[in-house]
Amino acid sequence: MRGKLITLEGIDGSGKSTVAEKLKKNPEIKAFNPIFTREPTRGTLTGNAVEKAIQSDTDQLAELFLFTADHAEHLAKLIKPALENGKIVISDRYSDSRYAYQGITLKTHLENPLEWVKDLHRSWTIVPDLTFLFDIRPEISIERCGKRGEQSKFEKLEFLRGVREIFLKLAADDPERFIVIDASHSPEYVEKEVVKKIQEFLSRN
Ligand SMILES: Nc1ncnc2c1ncn2[C@@H]1O[C@H](COP(=O)(O)OP(=O)(O)OP(=O)(O)O)[C@@H](O)[C@H]1O
Ligand SMILES: Cc1cn([C@H]2C[C@H](O)[C@@H](COP(=O)(O)O)O2)c(=O)[nH]c1=O
Repeated sequence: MRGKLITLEGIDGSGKSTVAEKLKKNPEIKAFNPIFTREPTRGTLTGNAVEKAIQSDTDQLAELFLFTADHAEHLAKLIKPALENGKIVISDRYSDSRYAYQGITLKTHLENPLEWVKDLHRSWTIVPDLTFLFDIRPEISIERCGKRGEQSKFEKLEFLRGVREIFLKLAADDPERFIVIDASHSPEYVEKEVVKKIQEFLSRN
């Protein structure tokens, strides 16, 4: 039986990685023996290229192709084999981040970047079975990222406003797949919500 792909999405600082780490230790989630992964991937040729690109003044179109190449490698080497083996895969960021972030960064290059990036993926990507959108106001995101000490070029208020808007549109357009979580709550509250929804989803499918 094919496995299930669950993804965590949201703007910088929305708490995805914090909850992902909690899920890894959560006994109710460990019982499903899931594989945890992320995009951009880490420690791979494509993931390393992405990491360098986002830390420099890379052309936005080049950056999109690097993120997309990393996605292709992620699918081929981890996601597809895991799903074919019936595994549950939980990814901290995935294609919806590309639609939301590059849907904004490519506004200078393309007329309708969101649709163009979605079309670029349509014929070969794997659509997640369930996606959690960690939704917070960009002001909170910036505040949290500030406390975290690192500042990526994407962590800018107006930019994140646009990214959040696309995430919410993606969720509104696909209510069967998306669960929007109010990520302004405590990490414990968010973890509990996510665990409950994953259990409900896996018991139905
Ligand atoms: N629910 C929360 N309430 C308050 N602070 C939080 C919460 N979740 C995470 N944080 C803090 O906010 C910062 C960002 O959290 P985290 O790295 O989990 O976010 P993220 O969504 O993975 O961000 P990015 O996508 O930029 O990696 C961290 O310093 C973390 O400790
Ligand atoms: C997958 C993906 C990510 N991004 C952006 C989002 C973040 O600002 C950075 C790095 O992600 P991390 O979770 O902080 O490690 O990259 C993007 O622009 N496009 C994508 O496809």
